[in-house]
Amino acid sequence: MSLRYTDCTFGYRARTPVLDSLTLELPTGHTVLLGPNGAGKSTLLSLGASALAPKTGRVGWGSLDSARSRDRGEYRRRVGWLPQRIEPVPGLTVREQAAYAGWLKGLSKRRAWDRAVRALDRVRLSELADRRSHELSGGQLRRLGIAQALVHRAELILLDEPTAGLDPVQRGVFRDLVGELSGTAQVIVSTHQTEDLADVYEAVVVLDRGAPVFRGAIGDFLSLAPPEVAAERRAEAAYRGLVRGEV
Ligand SMILES: Nc1ncnc2c1ncn2[C@@H]1O[C@H](COP(=O)(O)OP(=O)(O)OP(=O)(O)O)[C@@H](O)[C@H]1O
Repeated sequence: MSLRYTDCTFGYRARTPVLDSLTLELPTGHTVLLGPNGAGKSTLLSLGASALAPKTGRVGWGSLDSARSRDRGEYRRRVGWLPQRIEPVPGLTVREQAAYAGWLKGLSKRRAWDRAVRALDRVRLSELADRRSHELSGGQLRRLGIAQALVHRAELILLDEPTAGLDPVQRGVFRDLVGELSGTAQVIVSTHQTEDLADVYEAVVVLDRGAPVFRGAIGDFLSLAPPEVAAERRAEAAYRGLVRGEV
């Protein structure tokens, strides 16, 4: 199954669409979404999470249509989403907040509580499970957001800048986590960090001004970089070439 946008138009204001008749099928396999500030990555992921609805067109996962009323509940249960901004829920502990996210996705209270433990362990937040979530640092809160996206074991996991603000150790933990999800979920990640892409992702989509300028396998993406560019700079060079229209 894949996430598919069909003839999708969406704008926050009338007459200035962020996405204009976009048709895009995300590649299967873990995919990284790149693009300049304001390109529409968060908007694309919010539509994919069914947090926003397209003005026209459809967003689908398999046979489910995110905006069709009879599909919406099932669609949302299949999707896990880390939004760009995570809000602590006042008064809740870290574990309660993760469990609450699971309960909102349809898990029983008991199951949500149990699964929250595992999700917090995966993002290495177990030690802070009893801390109030509003007391977390920015990077810790982001990791709680990742745990919330994982807690109900979604098939499609959309993560908006999951590594922004994470220290290098935690970025490594995140890389391992995405690897562990292979075979159980498809993960789509938006990021501005181009190092290590080849270690984590199988496919790349580059969005520029609401339109995909590249969609394909990571190897094909890296091969867009000039041959003289060193391995660790190839993703950045390929990206810069694409958004400047040089390749
Ligand atoms: N809530 C909003 N109200 C009005 N306009 C918005 C809102 N959110 C985003 N936009 C506009 O929509 C466009 C796409 O924004 P979006 O956040 O999807 O881009 P992005 O690619 O995720 O950017 P970044 O890399 O900076 O996070 C931008 O022009 C932005 O100004």
